[in-house]
Amino acid sequence: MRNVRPIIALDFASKEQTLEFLSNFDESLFVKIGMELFYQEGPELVREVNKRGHDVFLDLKLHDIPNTVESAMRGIAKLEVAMVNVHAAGGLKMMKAAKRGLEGSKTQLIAVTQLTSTSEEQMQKEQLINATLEDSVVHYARLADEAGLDGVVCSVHEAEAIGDACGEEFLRVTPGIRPAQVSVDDQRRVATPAQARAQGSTHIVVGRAITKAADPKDSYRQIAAEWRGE
Ligand SMILES: O=c1ccn([C@@H]2O[C@H](COP(=O)(O)O)[C@@H](O)[C@H]2O)c(=O)[nH]1
Repeated sequence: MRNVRPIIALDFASKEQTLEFLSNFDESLFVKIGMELFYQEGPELVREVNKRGHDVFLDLKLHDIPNTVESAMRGIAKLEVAMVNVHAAGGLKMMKAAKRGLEGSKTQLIAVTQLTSTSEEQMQKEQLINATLEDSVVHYARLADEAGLDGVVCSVHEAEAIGDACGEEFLRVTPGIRPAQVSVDDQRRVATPAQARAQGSTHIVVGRAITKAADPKDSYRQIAAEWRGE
């Protein structure tokens, strides 16, 4: 099911910057709190953002032995965030353990397949994976599905193939979103909001194109409209 609100990546260094950014908006947002902000401000900021009426995707990309991930997820469950993630490379047992840790909570659990900053050449050389990037991503998506997860993080370019493999209900959360005129930076597998819509993403994640825009609210509005097909 497509979520009409782009997820804004709150990649800020402090609580003050984050709350100042959020004060530009008067509606309820879907935001992502990742490592940069969480390691500075911790769970307290997650509670604060939640309290202000925003939905939170806690992007901590857990990747450890199953027992550690299960215990960490038990703690995360108490934060009542909308979504959290692990790395699919942690394996089937780890993903099942993560799901057990979230038992009793409404938090959706998704798995990172291949980071959108990874190219096929890099994956083959550095991870020694002898497959196409799409095959590797679809393989991880099937594994996440088998573990009972709600979906995956992937690029727009693999979203359709994942829908075919795991079903349309399976979430395809896609970062690497760049409006046509915005620079690609460190991302490799990028796409516009319109391409994401056409290729079956269920959620888009947008950071710098909004947070570093001269007018973040206007940029958010334009990206959201393109994503909704308006
Ligand atoms: O594969 C992945 C997984 C996570 N991310 C995160 O999404 C945002 C993207 O920010 P931009 O500024 O729009 O590039 C960022 O927080 C990443 O940590 C990703 O890009 N790719």
